[in-house]
Amino acid sequence: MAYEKELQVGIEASLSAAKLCQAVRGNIPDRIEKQDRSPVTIADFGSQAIICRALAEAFPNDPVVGEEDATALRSSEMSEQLAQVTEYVKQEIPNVSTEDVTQWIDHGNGEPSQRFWTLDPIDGTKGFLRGDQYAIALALIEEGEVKVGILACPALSLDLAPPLNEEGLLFVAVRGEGTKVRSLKTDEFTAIRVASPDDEEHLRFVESVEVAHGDQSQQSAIAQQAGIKSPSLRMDSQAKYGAVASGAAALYLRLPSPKQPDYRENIWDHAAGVIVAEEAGGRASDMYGKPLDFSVGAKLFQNRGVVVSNGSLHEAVLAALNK
Ligand SMILES: Nc1ncnc2c1ncn2[C@@H]1O[C@H](COP(=O)(O)OS(=O)(=O)O)[C@@H](OP(=O)(O)O)[C@H]1O
Ligand SMILES: [Mg+2]
Repeated sequence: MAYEKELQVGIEASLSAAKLCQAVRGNIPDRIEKQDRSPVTIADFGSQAIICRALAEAFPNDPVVGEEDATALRSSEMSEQLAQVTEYVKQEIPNVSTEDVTQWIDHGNGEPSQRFWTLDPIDGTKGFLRGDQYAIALALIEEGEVKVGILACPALSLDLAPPLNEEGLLFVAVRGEGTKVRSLKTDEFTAIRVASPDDEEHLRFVESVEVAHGDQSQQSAIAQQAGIKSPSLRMDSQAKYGAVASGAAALYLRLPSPKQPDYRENIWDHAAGVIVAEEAGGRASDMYGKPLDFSVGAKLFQNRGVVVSNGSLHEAVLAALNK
């Protein structure tokens, strides 16, 4: 098995971050607004601190390109939030100081390089705040290719045998070695595959809950043209990739919103999910059929929109988009 140490460290840190998120979520925190007006919570900061600390210890030479930075947390107006983040991190790592926490968070402000990690400490923060889906998404990228993906979805369950039908799943994929899933509560993994072409029951598509993150009317039209008759399943975060990888849905569409036609996707919003779907037999591309290019920085500058499918549906979707 390749990337054994990366997997072990990444899984352990993601499980610990998931515990922190679940603890914070029992007591829904304040929404803090970032400069771009998107929300962040103390759980986003805590999750990034825990995962970056583990990566810094195990792989000191690997940069981490993460979503959050600690600049705002260090300001005097946010001292109360910093104290709260530190208290939650202490439940996972005893004896930490506020300085440790801000330093670990800032370890996640690295630059993409030949080998690096990308981290979304809470993907779908809006879903997290609403009490819906969210994910902790960690991926290792080498030479522009995603090699390892670890995707924790603490609020997701699948229509599979117990315990996978209970809330809290962890998807793991290594390039060339398939995708597997386990419950957050037990450590037994099960291999998963995308929906087969003749699986009528799961011939449906997933899309974002947030209308600003895609073009929902175009997404419905394209899905219909590709032969999907049922309405979409709306789901926050990269949990959507888990749905496609496990065969719960056959397609994930994310077409640029007409309000932000030039939006470029962040690598941390897709890297872990893409390998989870691909290694389960699926296919991911942009809306023109171009593979997602993780070699050009912190955003997918060379791509527009995202299409993820069970593979067999892909050409029909691209043909509909091409029209
Ligand atoms: N305009 C636009 N278009 C596409 N994507 C955008 C846009 N604006 C924001 N974002 C990113 O969307 C991430 C949330 O993913 P989802 O849309 O799948 O989930 S959700 O329905 O919004 O909860 C969200 O990630 P998080 O900030 O980690 O939640 C953003 O990075
Ligand atoms: Mg995100």
